[in-house]
Amino acid sequence: AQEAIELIEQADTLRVTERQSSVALLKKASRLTLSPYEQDYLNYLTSFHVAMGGDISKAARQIEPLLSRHVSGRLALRLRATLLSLYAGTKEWEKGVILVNELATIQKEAPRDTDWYTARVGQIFFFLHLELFDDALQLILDARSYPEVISEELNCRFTTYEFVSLKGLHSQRIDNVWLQKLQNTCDHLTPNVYTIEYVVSWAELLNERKDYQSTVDFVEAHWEKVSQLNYYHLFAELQEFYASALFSLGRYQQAEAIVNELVNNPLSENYLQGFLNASMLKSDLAMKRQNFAESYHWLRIASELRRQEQKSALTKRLAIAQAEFSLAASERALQSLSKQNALLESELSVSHQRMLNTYLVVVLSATLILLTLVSLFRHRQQRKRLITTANTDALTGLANRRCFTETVSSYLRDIEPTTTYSLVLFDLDNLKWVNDGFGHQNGDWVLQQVSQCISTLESPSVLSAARIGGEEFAIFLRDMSANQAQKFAAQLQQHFQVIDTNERLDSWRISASFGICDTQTAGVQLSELLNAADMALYQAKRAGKQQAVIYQPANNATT
Ligand SMILES: Nc1nc2c(ncn2[C@@H]2O[C@H](COP(=O)(O)OP(=O)(O)OP(=O)(O)O)[C@@H](O)[C@H]2O)c(=O)[nH]1
Repeated sequence: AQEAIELIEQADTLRVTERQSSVALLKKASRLTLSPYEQDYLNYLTSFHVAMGGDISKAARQIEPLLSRHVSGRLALRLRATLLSLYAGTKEWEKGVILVNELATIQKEAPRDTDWYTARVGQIFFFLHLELFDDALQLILDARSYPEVISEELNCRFTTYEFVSLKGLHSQRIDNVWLQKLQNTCDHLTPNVYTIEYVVSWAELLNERKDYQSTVDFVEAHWEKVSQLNYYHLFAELQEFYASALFSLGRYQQAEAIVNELVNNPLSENYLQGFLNASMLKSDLAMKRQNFAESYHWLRIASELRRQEQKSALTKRLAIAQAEFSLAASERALQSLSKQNALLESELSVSHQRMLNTYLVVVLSATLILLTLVSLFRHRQQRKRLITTANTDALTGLANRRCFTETVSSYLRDIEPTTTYSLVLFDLDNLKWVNDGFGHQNGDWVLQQVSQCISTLESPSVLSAARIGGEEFAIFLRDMSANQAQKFAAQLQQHFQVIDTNERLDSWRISASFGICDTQTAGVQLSELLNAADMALYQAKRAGKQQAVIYQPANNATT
C-alpha cells in the first residue's frame, strides 16, 4: 500500500505531462486517510486539473479557501502562483495584485528552490497580462541574477517571458535571433503548456507585423504540437492568429473553418479577447460573402464584447492604479512611520538623557546623603569625643569633677526618700612625697593604678566614681548607709594596698584617707554631702591617714 503523500507527489510530477494518470493517482489518494496538509495538497492538484480542463473560474474558487491555511512554505507558494495565473485568465486583477504582494512577502523568507522560481514565474505572468512589461522584466532580471541552477523548463519559461516583455516594450526591435534563442531553450524539452508558450507569442508577433504568410507557416509548423496539448487557451490563441492571417491572405474558407471552431466552443466565452477577435473576423467574413445581416449580427456581438473588454481594460487600469495608490500609501505610511520612529528615537535619547540626569542626580544625592551621613557620624563622634573629653579625666579615664557633679546632682534631684545614698571622698596619702621621691611620672602612675581599682569595682551600688581634684576621688553609692560605705572604703583600701609597687616605689604601699557621709545625716544637696565628706576626710588625715572617717553631725566624725 502506497503512502498517500507518495501518490499525491507522483500526481504532482505528472500533472502537466500525463494529466490522466495524475488525475487517477489523486482519485486513489483521496480514498486513503489524509492529513490536513495532504488533503489541501490533493485539493490543490485537483483544482489545477480543473483549470487545465478550461474552467479557470471554478479552479480559482476551489484554491482560494486553501490560502489562509498556508501562509508560508511550499504549498503557500504553489497555491498563490497557480491562483495568480488563474486570475490573469479570469481578469480578477485586484485580487491578483494582492496576491503578487503576498507572494513577494512569502518569497523573502522562502529558500530559492523550484517552488520559489515557479512562484516568480506566476508573478511575471500576471504582470505581463497587466502589460506591466517593465515590472515583469525587473522580476526576470532579479530572478536570473542569482547563481542557483534552475531547471531547463523554468529557464524556458523565463526566456519566454523575457521575450514577451521585450516584445511589449519594443516590438520592432525583436529579430529572428530571439526566435533562435527561444527554440534553443525550449524546443528540446518535452512539449507542455509551458514549453510551447513562446510559439503562441511568436505567432502573435508575426501577425502584428502583418507578416501573414510567415504567421501561417509558423502556425502550421507548430499546429500539431500545440493542439495535442489539449490546453484551450493556448490553442485558441494560435487558431485566432492563424485565422486572422489566413483572412488577410484572402484564404477566407480556411479562415472561416478555423473561426467557427473558436466561436462554437463554449470555452471561448471565458476567453474574451479571443472571442472578440473571432467575432470581428466572423463579421468580416460575412461581409466578404455579402451577408450583411450576419455581418451585422457578429458586429453587434463584437461591439458587446468590445464594451466588456474596455470595461475589463478599465478594471485592469483601476487595479494598477489601486496597487500604485496602495504602494504610495504604504510608502507614505512608511515615511510617517520612519518620522515617528525618528521622533521616538529622539524621545528615547531625551529620556536616556533624562535617565542619565536622574541617574546623576540619584548618584549625587546618594553621595551627598552619604557625605552628610559620614559628616553627621563624624560630627556625632566628635561631639561624643568632646562630651567624653569634657566629662573625663585625661590622666585616669575616670569621670571628672564636672561630670560627677552633674551626675550626682541629677540622682539627688529624683532621690527616693526611703533609699540612703552615701558619698565616699578620699585623698591619696603622701602623694607629694611620692612625686618628690620617685618623680612626678610615678605619681601619675599611682593615680592611674588607684583609678583602675575604682573602675574594676563591680558593685551595683556605684552610681558615679570620679577624680574630682589632683589626688582627690569621690564615689557616690546608692542604697548604702555611711557604715556600709565605710566597709566599701575598707575594701578599696585593701585593693590599694595590694598594688604591686616593687619596681616603681620600692615597695611603698599606696593608701588613702576616706571621708564618708550619707543622705540620712548630711542632707540631700550635693554641696552638703561634699562638705560633710570633706570634713570627715580632714579628720581622717588629721587622725593619721590611711583610714575612713564617717561624718557625724555637729562635726563629730567617727573613724
Ligand atoms: N604626680 C602627680 N601629682 C599630683 C597631681 N595632682 C596633684 N599632685 C600632687 O599631689 C600633692 C598634694 O600634696 P599634699 O596636698 O601635700 O598632699 P600629700 O603629699 O598627699 O599629703 P597628705 O594629703 O597630707 O597625705 C602635690 O605634690 C601635687 O603636686 C597629678 O596629677 N600628678
